[in-house]
Amino acid sequence: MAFQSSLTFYRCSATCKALVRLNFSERVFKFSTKMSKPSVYITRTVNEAALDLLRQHCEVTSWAGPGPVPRDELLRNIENKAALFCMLTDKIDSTILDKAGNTLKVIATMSVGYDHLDVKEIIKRGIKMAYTPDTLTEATAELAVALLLATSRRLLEANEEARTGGWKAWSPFWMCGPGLRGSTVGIVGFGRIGQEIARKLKSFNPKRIIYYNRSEKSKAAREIGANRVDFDSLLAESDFISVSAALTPETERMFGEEAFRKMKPNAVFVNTSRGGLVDQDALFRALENKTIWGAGLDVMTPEPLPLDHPLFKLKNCVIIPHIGSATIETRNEMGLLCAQNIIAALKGQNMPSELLPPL
Ligand SMILES: O=C(O)[C@H](O)CO
Repeated sequence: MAFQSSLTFYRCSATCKALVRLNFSERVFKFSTKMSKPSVYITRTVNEAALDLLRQHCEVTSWAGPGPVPRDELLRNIENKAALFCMLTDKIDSTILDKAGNTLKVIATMSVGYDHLDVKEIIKRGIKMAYTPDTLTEATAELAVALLLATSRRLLEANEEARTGGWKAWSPFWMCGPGLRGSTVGIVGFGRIGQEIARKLKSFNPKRIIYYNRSEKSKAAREIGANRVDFDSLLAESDFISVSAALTPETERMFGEEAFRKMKPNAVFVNTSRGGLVDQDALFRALENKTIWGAGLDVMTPEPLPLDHPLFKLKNCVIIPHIGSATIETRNEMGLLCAQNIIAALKGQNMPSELLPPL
């Protein structure tokens, strides 16, 4: 909670982007003229391929775990580093940046989400940023579909019944849930991941796919056969709502009491983006009072969700531990891309996936 509330959001202006480029040009590491390699700190144990690549160009030190790097450990290790390879569990704010000083040239996060980075402070200091979009689109969309089905078809509840003797005999209306065929699917956040979720869900033959997004995505929408609607219409008309929008000041807690009240009583709500988009107390009440049918959450606030959290008590809430991108191939690609971004930045080259926050 404390982490979430202290997030800093920033919208980068064109002037600002120009500033980053300008500041950064003074920071490019001179590989050729320095004797020693630039140093990189990695906040977790990552894949060998990423490590090998980094070691060819840099001095690498890393946190070996268990779990995320403790804040004091990160503060101790960030000093004099040229690059930081971090995760979504690492809050990179002005305290860390102050400690890093002006040796730090690039921060590469092994994630597509970047709400853990204080982008305003990072840009102000002329430090480059990189992230790992695209690599995780398929895996995250796949997981969103799996979570939607696990929720609507009650897979976890059914498995529990089978294991604990609740399964007495096949019964005509036991363990039933809503099906996708003929339904209306609503996607909130129609970027790369949202579009891929829509593509995958299309194969289940919904009647309609609608989306809510800041901007029109006409090309993808046409190809998928999806229609853009306003937020209230999406809430009122969808049988399934899948959330894949980034956490920003505009989207924070967009799913509150009012939003859940506008949904259909049979609505299945699935969130694979960030927990901060949802008012969890309101979601709890909506699920307990059957204002909506069920929810599947891959992300929540805080993470991990405390074991005594009321959402864990509900049968109509499926909770999984932020595993959207967790396929072996995807995580390996994400690690490698982080390493490639860092090396490119330190050489003063274009990074394969530079993070330039939208206007
Ligand atoms: O932001 C990301 O990359 C995802 O949440 C990780 O699965």
